Amino acid sequence: MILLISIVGSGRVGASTAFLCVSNGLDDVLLVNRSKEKALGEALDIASAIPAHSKFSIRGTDDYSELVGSDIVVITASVEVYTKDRTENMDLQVKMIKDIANKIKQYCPSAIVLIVSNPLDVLTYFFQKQSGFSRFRVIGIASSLDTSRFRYYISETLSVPQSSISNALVLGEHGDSMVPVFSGVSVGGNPLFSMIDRRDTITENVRNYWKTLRNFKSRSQFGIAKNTFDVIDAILGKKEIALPASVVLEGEYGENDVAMGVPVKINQNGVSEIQKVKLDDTESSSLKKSSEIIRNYIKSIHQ
Ligand SMILES: NC(=O)c1ccc[n+]([C@@H]2O[C@H](COP(=O)([O-])OP(=O)(O)OC[C@H]3O[C@@H](n4cnc5c(N)ncnc54)[C@H](O)[C@@H]3O)[C@@H](O)[C@H]2O)c1
Repeated sequence: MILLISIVGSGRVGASTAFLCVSNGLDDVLLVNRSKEKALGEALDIASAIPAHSKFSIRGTDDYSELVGSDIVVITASVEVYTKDRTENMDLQVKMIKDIANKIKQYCPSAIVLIVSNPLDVLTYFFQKQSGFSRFRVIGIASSLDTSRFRYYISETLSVPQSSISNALVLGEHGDSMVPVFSGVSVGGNPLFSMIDRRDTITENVRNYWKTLRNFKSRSQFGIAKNTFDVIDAILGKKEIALPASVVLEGEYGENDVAMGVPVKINQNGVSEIQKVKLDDTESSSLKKSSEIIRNYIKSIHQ
């Protein structure tokens, strides 16, 4: 059976995600973009990465009705590039996500939806509310990227390979209040806390990773594309994957009416479990602050 992965927004992140899907021989890919030429161009470029053994194809369009039959929809659309903060174009992005939610509800109401666009948690929340989809089928992908960055900085700080690091996790907002969870991390079997004095520098580095990157290139694309691809691959391949992702919460971690990064398991049906991890007092109070920040953004939107 041929499945359909649709990617709404074929800019840097959308095209990079499509490239990974196609070059790894996953199912059919549809790129939907505001400007048709961009979708057609990226699809044509990526088409030459289809492996000879693959039976799948890629195409581009600006017509949302082609979403019909999508099994997964990934949203990487963005009205404008932010420069100072991920919430910069929040009103416009919320308007955009509501519009996209209406179209996905109309054309592929059974799809699992992966939200990648920023501000990530706010858009995950509004997509779920607007579509009325089960909260377990609307998944914001970002905390796993932040976790990759956390692992990177631990590895750089201690000059150890990433393979020696276990249980690194970043929770909360995909933004300035994100919470790297140090208390559970071990390196080579030893607690991270026995190897570092302070968490501040690593925390700041993880939070500011995107700003550091922008000193050298316009914005990130490959890390998020790989993290998104891994989730698509797990869903379509009926494999379970455990990672932190943004989900609308109904009591988990003591939170309601907010979406934020929490540890989840994902399978072919979407989120199968929201996992409870142990946090120390500092981490718990930082996570509470982070959820409050996201909730205030949500409340600030003129609906
Ligand atoms: N979740 C994460 O960790 C993470 C990481 C990197 C980037 N991002 C976010 O991903 C989004 C995409 O980033 P990018 O660098 O690829 O941006 P980009 O500007 O390169 O691409 C965005 C594309 O969306 C298209 N678009 C705009 N409105 C649309 C609509 N209504 N329907 C269809 N297409 C539409 C634009 O034409 C453009 O081609 C941004 O919101 C960015 O902040 C998230």
